[in-house]
Amino acid sequence: MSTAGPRPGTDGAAYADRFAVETPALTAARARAARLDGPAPVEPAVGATLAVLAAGCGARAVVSIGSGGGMAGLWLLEGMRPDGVLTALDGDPEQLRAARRAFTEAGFPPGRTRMIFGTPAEVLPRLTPGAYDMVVCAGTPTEYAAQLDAVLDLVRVGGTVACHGLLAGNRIADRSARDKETVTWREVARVVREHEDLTSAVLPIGTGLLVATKRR
Ligand SMILES: C[S@@+](CC[C@H](N)C(=O)[O-])C[C@H]1O[C@@H](n2cnc3c(N)ncnc32)[C@H](O)[C@@H]1O
Repeated sequence: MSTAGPRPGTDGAAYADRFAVETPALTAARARAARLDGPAPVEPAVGATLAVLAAGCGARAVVSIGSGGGMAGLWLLEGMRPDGVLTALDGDPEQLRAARRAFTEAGFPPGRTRMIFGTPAEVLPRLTPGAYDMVVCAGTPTEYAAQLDAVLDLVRVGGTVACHGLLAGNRIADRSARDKETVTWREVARVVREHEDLTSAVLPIGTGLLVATKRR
């Protein structure tokens, strides 16, 4: 029996990314994100999963923390109800501008998006607890872990929280990895898994998606 790994492009993760066909607006946003040279946007399989989750809970109100150039936001808007509003926040004005452009170019009217400049610590206290169907966190967890309680409070019962990137570099499962980001990911995952009001799972797609639905 061969011990070689799968041929490039033939493994399940690559298929999951290919399965999630990106629209021209998503392709353009991905190219812009690459030019901005910021943290990587959601992979196609992760974006498609966000859209499925948004559609599954009939999302009308969603928060995208760390909007970046709007890739996650575009997928979320595809899954949300046609009257839904996406609140996108980012601490980098250039990223926020790129996200706004992505939403406009994709044809979403201005009323479907609310762009907020700021950090989670600054912005989350201004949002109404329990008013959101979904909250999606992107980027390094050290930027929002301190606000994890506020993140979880934003979601209504039956709503979902999703955190992108916990499997990046495969460090979370490596007990010898003790860098700050990995340790923070472990803590975020532990809090979510042990939360008595949440049902949670880790999806090994893209760089990983931690998902949790609020049961009560
Ligand atoms: C991985 S990128 C987001 C990618 C985006 N979700 C997408 O799929 O296009 C992470 C984003 O978080 C933002 N960010 C990082 N730290 C932040 C902070 N403390 N406050 C606000 N935004 C922050 C960065 O500017 C960056 O745009």
